Amino acid sequence: MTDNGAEGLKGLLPREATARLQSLRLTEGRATLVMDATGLAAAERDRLEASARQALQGAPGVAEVRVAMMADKVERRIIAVGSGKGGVGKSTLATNLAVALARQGHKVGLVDADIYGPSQARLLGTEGKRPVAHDQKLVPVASPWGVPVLSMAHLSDPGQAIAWRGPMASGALTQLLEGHWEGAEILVVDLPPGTGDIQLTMMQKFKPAGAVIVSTPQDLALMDAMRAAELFEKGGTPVIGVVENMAGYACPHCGEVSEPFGTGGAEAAARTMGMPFLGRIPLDIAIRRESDAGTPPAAGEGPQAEAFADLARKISDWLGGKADG
Ligand SMILES: Nc1ncnc2c1ncn2[C@@H]1O[C@H](COP(=O)(O)OP(=O)(O)OP(=O)(O)O)[C@@H](O)[C@H]1O
Repeated sequence: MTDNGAEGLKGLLPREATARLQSLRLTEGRATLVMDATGLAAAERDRLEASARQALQGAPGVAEVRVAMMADKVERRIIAVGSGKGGVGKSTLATNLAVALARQGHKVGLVDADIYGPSQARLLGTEGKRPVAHDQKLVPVASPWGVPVLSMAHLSDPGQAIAWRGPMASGALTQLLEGHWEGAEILVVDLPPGTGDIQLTMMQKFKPAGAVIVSTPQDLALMDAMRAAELFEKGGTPVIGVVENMAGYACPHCGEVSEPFGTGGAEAAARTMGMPFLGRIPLDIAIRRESDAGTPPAAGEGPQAEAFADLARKISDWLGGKADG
């Protein structure tokens, strides 16, 4: 994509700019960059443009830098919810974030990209429903919470193990993401845990606006979470911040709060990596019970719903209010 004179300049660009670089040319002292800004909020786009400009300004042979930021016409933003390891509550968080955003007036859809262990059909109370196809694209399944959803769980039999190789799983992900999402301004994507093929396809092909990283407070989970955050940044997906799930346990009998895994770890780890800390969701039996029953706590009242609402407000602010349309 680059001509010879520009090849050396490419190495000067920050990683997040290289990940979105479409072309870079150097002609008569003028460096012209074209970058893919699909899905980025205005502030992120400006930041990326400035960092690329700054990297090339004053470089040997460069008298002038021109940067063009191109974006797809569709103003649908993808929020990827990821985690370094399994079982930290990533799916629970994705469901409740989507429901809380919808409650705040956003048009939200949910894609369960956890192809091998889909759980969104259960979490949104849509088990047993089958999506229809229209124009060879899947039509999302309506849920009682105002959040349509597509999950492999809607396409396979309950409990059936899915053992696909990477490319097939990436193909399935593409089908879910390229469904009829016309009505959705925000697509929350529940990723599988870790840093594999699905995450890479997601970043390269669908260019999420940002990623939310979920971690529990244990040191090991945090280390994995930081690795996941690094992968997103390298792939050109800005990390919106880190959520600490299962933080502090409130005894349902006496109300005393204990901290089985310590306290403040995720916040400190996020700060070390220069990432925002988005808040804590307590370890709460009501969250598990309601989630298992397909009634997301974010759709109810009380402190659990408020914790998810607070997170949704932060995500909405981060998107720059643009999702309000
Ligand atoms: N804050 C919480 N309080 C109580 N239980 C929770 C909380 N968050 C998640 N859980 C429970 O923990 C279990 C694992 O949660 P979940 O399936 O969301 O994790 P995950 O990270 O998506 O896992 P997977 O690796 O399977 O994708 C579920 O039974 C869920 O109900």
